[in-house]
Amino acid sequence: MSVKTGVPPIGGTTAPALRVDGVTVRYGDVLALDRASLEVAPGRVCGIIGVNGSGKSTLFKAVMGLVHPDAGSVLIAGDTPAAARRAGAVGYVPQSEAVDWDFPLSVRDVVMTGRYGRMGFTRRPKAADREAVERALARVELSDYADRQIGRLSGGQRKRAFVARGLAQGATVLLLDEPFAGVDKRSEATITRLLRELAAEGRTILVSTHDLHALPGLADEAILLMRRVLVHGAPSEVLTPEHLSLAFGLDVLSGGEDE
Ligand SMILES: Nc1ncnc2c1ncn2[C@@H]1O[C@H](COP(=O)(O)OP(=O)(O)OP(=O)(O)O)[C@@H](O)[C@H]1O
Repeated sequence: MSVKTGVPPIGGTTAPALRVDGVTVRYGDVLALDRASLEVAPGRVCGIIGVNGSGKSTLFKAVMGLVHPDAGSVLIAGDTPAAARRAGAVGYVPQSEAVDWDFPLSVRDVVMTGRYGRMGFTRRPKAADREAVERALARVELSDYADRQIGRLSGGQRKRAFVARGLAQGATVLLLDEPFAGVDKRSEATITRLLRELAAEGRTILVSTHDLHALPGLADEAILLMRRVLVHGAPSEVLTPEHLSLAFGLDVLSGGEDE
């Protein structure tokens, strides 16, 4: 089956946008994911929470096809991660620390990298590539910053630039790793609004976050990960004191602790 590059209809009755079935990933002796299973439907924002080392990044890597599960399977709109990646169906917004912000690329250049998969080895953009990039920049309200070196953006603008890269790529599933870390409240609100709009169009958004307070305003559903999926449900069902003390070992919602 080929990957559809269009955005699936909201509430479609076809395959889930993302299906992770019994995925186990080991790095040598370390068990990073232990039979993790989840499904997320098109048009949903799903928050992934869990302590450091609970397997959030590994889950994203498995969805992107960057790690191969020792057991289990991942399907993106019914396709394997490798096929989905070739079609640009999965967009990734990395943690800030994972990016070299001094690299001499403009915001537009970064968004254009989302089109590389379609360009062939010469990487010479065609009119359709340029149009897709300008549309994506406008969508995240960064058109006025397109010529700026990527490191000269604020934390929130940098995140939006990478969301634009995913949009230029035609991604129907977007994975965001800690998008609110180092981002001020106003930018957080802008990103939240943008993600809600993209979900309303039928995209599927997975957000790993330590920001439990922001979760109910952002996500339709939440997953508590501890190598396996401990709970998956509405944020109010997941963010209970019992679940949080099980996962984090302390009362993270009431005391303003550092999680
Ligand atoms: N390349 C690797 N080699 C060996 N162990 C790894 C590797 N990557 C991750 N791990 C280990 O696998 C486990 C899960 O790591 P992972 O990065 O998926 O967790 P995480 O929930 O994303 O953590 P954080 O919130 O700190 O980003 C951890 O114990 C980690 O030390």
